[in-house]
Amino acid sequence: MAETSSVRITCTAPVNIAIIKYWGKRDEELILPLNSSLSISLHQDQLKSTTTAVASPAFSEDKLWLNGQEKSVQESRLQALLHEVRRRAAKRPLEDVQREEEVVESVNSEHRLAPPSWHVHISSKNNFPTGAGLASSASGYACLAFTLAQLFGVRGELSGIARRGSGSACRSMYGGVVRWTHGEQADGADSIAVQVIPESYWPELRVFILVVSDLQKAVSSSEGMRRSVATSRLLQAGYTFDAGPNAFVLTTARDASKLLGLIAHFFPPQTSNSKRYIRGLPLTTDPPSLELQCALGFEPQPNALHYILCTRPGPGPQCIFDNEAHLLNIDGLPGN
Ligand SMILES: Nc1ncnc2c1ncn2[C@@H]1O[C@H](COP(=O)(O)OP(=O)(O)OP(=O)(O)O)[C@@H](O)[C@H]1O
Ligand SMILES: C[C@@](O)(CCOP(=O)(O)OP(=O)(O)O)CC(=O)O
Repeated sequence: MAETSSVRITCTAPVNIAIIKYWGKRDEELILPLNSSLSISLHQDQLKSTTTAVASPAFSEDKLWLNGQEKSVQESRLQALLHEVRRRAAKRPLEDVQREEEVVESVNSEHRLAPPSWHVHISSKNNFPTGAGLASSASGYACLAFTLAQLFGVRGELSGIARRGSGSACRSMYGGVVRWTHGEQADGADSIAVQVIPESYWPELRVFILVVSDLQKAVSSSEGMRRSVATSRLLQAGYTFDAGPNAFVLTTARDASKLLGLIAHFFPPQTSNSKRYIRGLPLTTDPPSLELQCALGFEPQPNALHYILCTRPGPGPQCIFDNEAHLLNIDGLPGN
């Protein structure tokens, strides 16, 4: 039914991990931060969100599936993001849209641009636990903003769209090291992310995520920062809090096996199944010398770590031109 005129696109986006954290908002609705923050986008070979969006004049409403389950689209942040992308799409001059459609069509015959008035069906999935302290909201909302921007032909600065879904999502709109600037304007126009260092700058950099728990946190980051803003004097002095039990470590490819061996020695896995304990990039473990074990002077803590995920800095969102990758068929229903 929708086949003749529907438009479909699939994109992916990375998780980012903050080196200088965002903690606290000066505007809850626009999601404007109290402080600027800095992060590294992680490689999508290990962690990513994938989103397919299909727009059609035949659809009577917007719909969303997350990890295969249909969800309400009425959630306020999702609505804010959808509204913002459509608002920007509607502002584009018609000649621009037509000129660009010709270019895009010649690159990929299926990808035309959709008018902002069309309803959209969206399906997204994460290849890692959702809502469990691994920043799925960052990659998820960045992926949504990027995919919808491609679908509706919105160009230029897109991190301000992702920010409406979740603050940290704006940093996942770029690869490498990214700064989200606090900004001064009341409407948030200057509270955007910029790439500071491309992912190619330190090819030898490695990132370990030490996962203590991938269960849902008792207090979400949004609520945690709300409480800090209301009650913490440390926050007024510029302190930013850690939001969960998981830690990350930066190292180099040269030292990775040594460091991994050290961590695995002091935080050994529950079983001897080291394949599940060390995930991501294939790395060997180089156990610490007896001398180093004694010098550090503490006993191994079995089961303290759930698993270690090894990855590296990576690029920003990508369009996927592979028909097998779509999460919705051309009629906008789950399947390929
Ligand atoms: N792929 C996705 N597409 C759209 N929305 C998503 C996606 N993944 C996650 N979300 C949204 O983000 C919410 C989870 O965010 P939440 O902040 O609770 O967890 P997290 O980001 O995984 O962990 P943390 O913020 O502690 O690092 C989901 O309930 C959903 O609303
Ligand atoms: C500890 C953090 O990860 C907090 C991230 O908080 P969110 O971006 O998830 O919060 P909302 O803007 O309310 O959605 C620090 C960081 O990523 O900078």
